[in-house]
Amino acid sequence: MTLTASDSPVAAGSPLLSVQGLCCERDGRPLFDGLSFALNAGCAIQVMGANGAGKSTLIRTLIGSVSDFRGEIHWRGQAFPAGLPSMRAELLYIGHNAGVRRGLTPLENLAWYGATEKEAFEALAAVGLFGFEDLLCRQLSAGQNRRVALARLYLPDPAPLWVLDEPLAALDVAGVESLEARMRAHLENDGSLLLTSHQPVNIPALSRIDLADVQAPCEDRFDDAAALAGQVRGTACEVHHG
Ligand SMILES: Nc1ncnc2c1ncn2[C@@H]1O[C@H](COP(=O)(O)OP(=O)(O)OP(=O)(O)O)[C@@H](O)[C@H]1O
Repeated sequence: MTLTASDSPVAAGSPLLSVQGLCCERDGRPLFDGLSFALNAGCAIQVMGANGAGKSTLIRTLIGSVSDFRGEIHWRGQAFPAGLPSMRAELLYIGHNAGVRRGLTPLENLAWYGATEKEAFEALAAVGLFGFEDLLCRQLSAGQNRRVALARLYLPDPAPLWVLDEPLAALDVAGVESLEARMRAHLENDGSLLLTSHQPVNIPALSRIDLADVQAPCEDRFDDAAALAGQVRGTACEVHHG
């Protein structure tokens, strides 16, 4: 489904993040091309695709960690790279490798992100790690380390934009449900969410981008407006630029 500005409840304002005609290559191999979408406050997009399709590359491009791309990325209407610092000031990013320092404890990891001890204890309790606060992370399981990373979502004053690369990976059923509830609450508070996941995510009005829809070579499709149609599926409030 292609959305227009008039479909969007927040169409009057400019989107937080907008992407137009984005193309990324790795080692000369195009991953995706002509990708366009916009993410508004209170909205969520799931990026889908097979292993190696380029989901993490897209995420890392959008947060400014990959700079060799073609196309345009805007944060609050300001084009990259000028818009990057203000975007990062409003960003909470948890990458594929989760950013957990295995030689530190969960408490120390959260302190590194600026949490007070009280805040860290509460966030760790919220992700089911009560009693594990002082163990080294290298002594924790994969799922527990994922929970340490996700505890950042429970610290006070969360950033407006959450970018989460495979946040459900390694979580058990209860952990997935708890995280989904946290993400829904974030959206209800007008936060925004961009995530990758190989599994379904229980978020109402979640829009989806499938990188399988945008895999042609950059040279052939970069300026082809027709290639921009039909990339974003769902009913959330992002605006499609076609
Ligand atoms: N730093 C890099 N240098 C060269 N090639 C890279 C680099 N990072 C990723 N790639 C390649 O880009 C392609 C896309 O990788 P990416 O990690 O974005 O895929 P993905 O869709 O996130 O995959 P997965 O579902 O397996 O996590 C892969 O073929 C990978 O080998």
